[in-house]
This record gives sequence, structure tokens and C-alpha cells, in this order.
Amino acid sequence: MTEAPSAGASESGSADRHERGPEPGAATVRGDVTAASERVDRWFARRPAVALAALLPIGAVTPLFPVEVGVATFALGTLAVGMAHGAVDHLVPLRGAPDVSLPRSIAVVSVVYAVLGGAVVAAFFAAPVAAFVGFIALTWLHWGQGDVATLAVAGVGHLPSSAERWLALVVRGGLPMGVPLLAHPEEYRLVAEWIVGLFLVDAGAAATAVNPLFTPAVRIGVGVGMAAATLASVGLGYYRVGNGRDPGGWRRDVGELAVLWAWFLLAAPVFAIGVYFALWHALRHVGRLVLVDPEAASAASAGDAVGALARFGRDAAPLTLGGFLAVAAVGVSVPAGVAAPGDLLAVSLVAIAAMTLPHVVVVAWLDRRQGVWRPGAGS
Ligand SMILES: CC1=C(/C=C/C(C)=C/C=C/C(C)=C/C=C/C=C(C)/C=C/C=C(C)/C=C/C2=C(C)CCCC2(C)C)C(C)(C)CCC1
Ligand SMILES: [Fe+2]
Repeated sequence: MTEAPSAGASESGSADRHERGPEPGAATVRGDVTAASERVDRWFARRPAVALAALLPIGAVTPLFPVEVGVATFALGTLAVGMAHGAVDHLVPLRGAPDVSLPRSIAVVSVVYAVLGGAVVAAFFAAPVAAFVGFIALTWLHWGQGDVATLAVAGVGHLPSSAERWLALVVRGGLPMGVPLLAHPEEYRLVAEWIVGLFLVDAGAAATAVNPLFTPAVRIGVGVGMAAATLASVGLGYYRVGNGRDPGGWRRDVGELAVLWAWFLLAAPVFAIGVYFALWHALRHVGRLVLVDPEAASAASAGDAVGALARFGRDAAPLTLGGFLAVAAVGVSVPAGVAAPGDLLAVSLVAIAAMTLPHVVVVAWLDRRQGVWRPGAGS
């Protein structure tokens, strides 16, 4: 098996064991699975979280820099790991289920990408402000979904019901999407105008169109909602610990929440989200993909991080390029054209939005196979 037992194992192991997980219940690999899960959690989640905490002083001065510093950081993070984290989606059904062949896995995921990705781009042409809001909501969901999966795979004990996991999702996804709106509305607004301005070419049209999103009522509502949801999630976890659940997972959750709150309150939004996307969300997902790939997982269980990453990189390389071609395709099709670094960020975000919807579907399928949202299936 290649999944953490705590997240609920997916069945695997019929035909090609080099491409799929080995047979379930194979006692000889159980220790390796635990070793792989622990190492992957350390390399791809816990150490990067410590690194983000160490970067806080740098994040705190970024509001003094021009937004282009953030744009360059976002581009670098997307190039280094952000794009690659979705570029193995076509192998996820193959590795997550026993009865899916390689051609079927690729065909199904490609169709999902074409249909849903195309629909997202069409939505930006038809109703750019609504599509932008939809993208923020989708990212909220997806980044929350990613963090809950990491906690579930790590086997934390303080989120034993699906309701508590959903609350954790709201909090984790809301930190990158909601807190910058509260703390740095001007830069948030700038990015919104850049994105909407790709589709509304009249001067001033984008600024007017996004106005309703930045009223004090919306910002205060998001801020109060996020604070309340965080307190509720932390409080419920504390209650669970009081009732005998493992305190280690709760302490980790609280520590990560504190780092993320501080990061998004202090750092300039584009920089903050660029670093978070690469160092936090994408790396955690890469770790998860390592665990469902038997070769990468066995490298991980042997302590070979480079080997595990090399295997992932080999799988991800071709469609990482495909992802950048999707960015280029959006770039040539937008009415306003691409003239400045801000336009480049906006085009990348629209292309990323188009890839995010199908990516969420693939990840939700993996969540289901691994029992991430099933009460009691986890810890
Ligand atoms: C498989 C496949 C493929 C590939 C894929 C890929 C490559 C994917 C990727 C994916 C991805 C790569 C995803 C991502 C995600 C991300 C996200 C989700 C993000 C978001 C962000 C945001 C939303 C932000 C915003 C902002 C800023 C930046 C600042 C401030 C303000 C705001 C908040 C607005 C292809 C198509 C070739 C083909 C078919 C199959
Ligand atoms: Fe993702």
C-alpha cells in the first residue's frame, strides 16, 4: 500500500505493480509505508512550514517593495513547483484505483481538463467579475481541501468528524484567500482589476466592475468570519484533545494556523500567495503524489528524498510544459493582450483557474479513495 493508513487505504494492486500500489495488506511493506508517510510529511509539509515561519521577517517588509517583486516571486514559484503539482493528474486515477488502465486514466483526465478548463475560460469571457469571484471561491475550497488531506494523511486525531474537517477546510483555504483582503485590500484589488481588465478593455471599466468586492462591509465580514471560524476550529480541537484525542496533531494544527495568519497579515498579497502556492500547497500535494507512487514511495521510505523527487519530476515534466502552453494559449486569446508584468500575472491566473477546476475534481476523487472526508475513516 502506498497511502497512509490513517487516511483510509485505497484498494490497489492488480496488474502492473510498478505503476500501481502493491497489494493491500502486504505486511512486508507496512513498515515502509509508515516510514514513507512520516518522511514525506516531514520533507513536504512540516519543514516547509518551519521555513515559512522563518521567512516571516522578510514577508513583513514586502509591502514596502513594488508589486513586481511579488509577481516575479509568483512566477518563480509557479515555474519551480506550482505548475508541476497538477501535472501528474493524468496518472492519479491509475495510481489511486485498481481497475483503471493507463490509457483510461489519461483519457478521462484529459476530457475532464478539456471540458471544465474550457468552461472556465468561457466564463471569464462571458462574466469576468463573477468568474473572478468563482476562482477565489474555488481556490478557497481547493487550498483548504489540500491542507485537510495533509492533516488526515498525517493521522491527526483532533478532526474525527467530517464536519470538523469541513470547518478546517474553511479556515485553511480562507487564510490565503480571505486574510489578504482584510490586511492589504489595495494590492488585492489591483490583481482583481488586472484579471478583469483582460476581458473588459474600456478604460476604467475593470475598476468600476470590481468595486462591490472591496467595500468595508465585505472586508470586515470576511475578517470577522475568518477569526470566528479559526477560533471555532481551534476550540473544537481543544475539546477533542480534552476528551483523549492526540494533542500532537492539534498543536501542529494551531502552530500552522498561527504561521499562516501572520504570513497573510504581514506579507504583500502577490508575494505571500506566490510563496505559499509553491512552498506550502504545491509541495504538500507533491508529497501526497509521492506516497501513491510505489517507486517514489519506496525511495522515500529509504530516506532518499532526491530519488522520490526525481521520480515525481520525470512524471510531471511533460504536462508541466503542457500547463505553460495553456498559459500561452490564454495569453494570445485575451482581448486586452499582454503588455505589462501585471498582465502576465493575470493571464497566468486565468490559465491556472482553468486548470484548477479539473485539478480539484481529480484531487476530490483521490480524497474519496483515501477516505479523507469519511468520519472515522481517518484517525
Ligand atoms: C493533467 C493534464 C494537463 C496538465 C495539467 C496541469 C499542469 C495542471 C496544473 C494545475 C495547477 C497549476 C493548479 C494551480 C492552482 C493554483 C491556484 C488555485 C492559485 C490561485 C491563486 C489565486 C486565486 C490568487 C489570487 C490573488 C493574488 C495572486 C494576489 C492577491 C489577490 C488574489 C487573491 C486575487 C494538461 C492541461 C496539460 C492536459 C490534460 C491533462
Ligand atoms: Fe492543488
